[in-house]
Amino acid sequence: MTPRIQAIDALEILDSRGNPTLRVNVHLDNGITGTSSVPSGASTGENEAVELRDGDAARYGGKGVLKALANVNDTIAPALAGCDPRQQAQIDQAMIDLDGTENKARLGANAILGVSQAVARAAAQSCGLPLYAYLGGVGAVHLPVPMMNVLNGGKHADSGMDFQEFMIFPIGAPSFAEALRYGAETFHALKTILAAKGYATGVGDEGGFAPQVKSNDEACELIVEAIVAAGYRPGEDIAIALDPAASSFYEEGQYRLSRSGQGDKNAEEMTEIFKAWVNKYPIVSIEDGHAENDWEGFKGMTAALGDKIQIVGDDLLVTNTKFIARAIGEHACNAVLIKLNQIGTVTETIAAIQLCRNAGWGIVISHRSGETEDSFMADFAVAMGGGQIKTGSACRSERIAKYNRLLEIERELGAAARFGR
Ligand SMILES: O=C(O)[C@@H](CO)OP(=O)(O)O
Ligand SMILES: [Mg+2]
Repeated sequence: MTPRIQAIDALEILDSRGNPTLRVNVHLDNGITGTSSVPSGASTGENEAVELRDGDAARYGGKGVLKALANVNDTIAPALAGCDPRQQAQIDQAMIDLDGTENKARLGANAILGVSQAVARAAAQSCGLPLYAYLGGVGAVHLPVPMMNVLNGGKHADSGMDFQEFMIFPIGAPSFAEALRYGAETFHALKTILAAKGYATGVGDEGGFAPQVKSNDEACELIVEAIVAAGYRPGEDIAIALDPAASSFYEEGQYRLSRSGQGDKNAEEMTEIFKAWVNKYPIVSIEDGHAENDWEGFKGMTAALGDKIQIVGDDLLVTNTKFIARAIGEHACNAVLIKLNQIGTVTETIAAIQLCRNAGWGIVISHRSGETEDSFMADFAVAMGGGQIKTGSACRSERIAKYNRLLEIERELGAAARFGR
């Protein structure tokens, strides 16, 4: 029997930063309910799909999502009633048409994505399949390599680092479970090292430490020290990945490295810093080393380092095929950061991934700095063929929910599971 959407409702919940976000339930006529929640970023790209907030200062300082909630309940729900939830592409297209704007500003990308993900969940359950198998088919057996953000700076923590994310990347691990263990052990080793040096060991938005280090260089040195202390070989067992999130410190045409006191840099000087770092530290991936509109900076970076390391576009590409196609044509990067809520539907996210895969690019599925306990992205990463996943350090439950879900999937796949980039 064909399952049909009977009702859809939304609930205003809190994310990991204590800000409101949406949870959506899609109820089918076969008694199944698919549920999903929407994350929220802090260092958002200016071309991201619009996250609709109420703007009513009396509630959550304007950050409430009751308008988006009403759009789910009053506009999207009646339009999708009676649809077969397995027709994901048609349903996503119907919501895009219903919204009618270029950037989902009318209904809100938060409203649309919540429904899109909950529809996929309901459909998977109707088919009696785990979400990764429903979305990815029989070939969905690759677990992603985790990028674990152990030092938080930039907009994610009041620390001494201009750069937003310093991640450990267990590229030499034989399985996902082992990669997670390598990462967690290094995280604990780093805590011991920080405490011994008199640094604070409280964590930032993504669960990494947020010490008042003196420089961005010191952050890399601390991580190398932690990798060794945990008993691993830097660069072989565990490498380093960075997300400077350079848009967040780009002002008036300059990269302002003010927290670390390194002064202002231009695009070429930033590339020179990264070149020197790649020679000095086991860095294999740099995301948003330049600002979102600095296409020349990205191109220069890719020309200088693209044959050695992964150059990842996040704010530059915003999971949007329009910007990805341009970046492929102009050799502006060689890998993509994928965030479902940057574009707002499951179908458009899959299209973005396919475009990157055809270009031979690396693919990193990413959380947002404001997250929920929903582990949709973990199943999604396996469905999309593994690649890489970044979803925080080895603490904070909203990050661990994703890692723990991947552990479950790896166990479920058993000997059929594959791991590696
Ligand atoms: O820049 C990023 O890659 C993300 C996730 O780590 O941060 P935010 O969600 O704040 O945009
Ligand atoms: Mg980023």
